Amino acid sequence: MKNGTVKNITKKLLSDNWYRLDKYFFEYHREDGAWEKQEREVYDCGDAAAILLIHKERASVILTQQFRMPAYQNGVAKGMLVEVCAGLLDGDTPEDCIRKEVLEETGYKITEVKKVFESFMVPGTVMQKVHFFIGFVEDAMRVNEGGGAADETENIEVLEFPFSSAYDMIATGEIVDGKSIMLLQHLKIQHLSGNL
Ligand SMILES: Nc1nc2c(ncn2[C@@H]2O[C@H](COP(=O)(O)OP(=O)(O)O[C@H]3O[C@H](CO)[C@@H](O)[C@H](O)[C@@H]3O)[C@@H](O)[C@H]2O)c(=O)[nH]1
Ligand SMILES: [Mg+2]
Repeated sequence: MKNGTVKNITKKLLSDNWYRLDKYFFEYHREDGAWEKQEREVYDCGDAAAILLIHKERASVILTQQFRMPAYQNGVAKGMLVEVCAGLLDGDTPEDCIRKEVLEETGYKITEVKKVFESFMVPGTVMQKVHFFIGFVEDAMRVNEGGGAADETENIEVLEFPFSSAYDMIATGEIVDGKSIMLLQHLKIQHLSGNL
């Protein structure tokens, strides 16, 4: 294992508009003992939570679809991404955040959520750590249409797919969002090993 020690860290603000972008300057302790000057741009958009909503009775998953400008700029037709429900913590605990996001985006009122793992999705550039959950829903828990917070112009569509269709959509490229692929593969492993 390499050492990884750094010293003399300073930063310069590059952008502080919606999120925050800083350029960090530091010295990295190399294996040969020398201190190497390095610079890295780091995007701080806050930590987040994501959840795979599972309708056990119907063997289906509840997903969302919304326009994502970064994906549109990188070749996704119409920029519409199919994703698990997710949102930024905005000062809440990951558990409280994800319950709120589920209600806001999908219209399900959920209380029990199970943390399954945490992940840095873009560790070379983006500070964000994502807390991953699964949760079970039933029809009676649907209290409104969802769609996202009106003041956030989210325009979220709520979708439901059988497990097998959702897995196929990873192979066909219809699901290309990393957090969604991770959670669906988690479900597949749990399902195949009889742990659902
Ligand atoms: N006005 C404005 N709105 C923005 C901007 N950037 C993002 N937003 C909006 O801010 C809202 C944030 O919604 P959340 O539900 O809280 O977050 P999210 O975008 O679904 O998820 C975040 O975390 C996920 C998990 O890692 C990420 O996958 C996702 O990219 C994002 O960072 C969204 O409506 C989004 O469109 C911006 O520059 N300007
Ligand atoms: Mg969201």
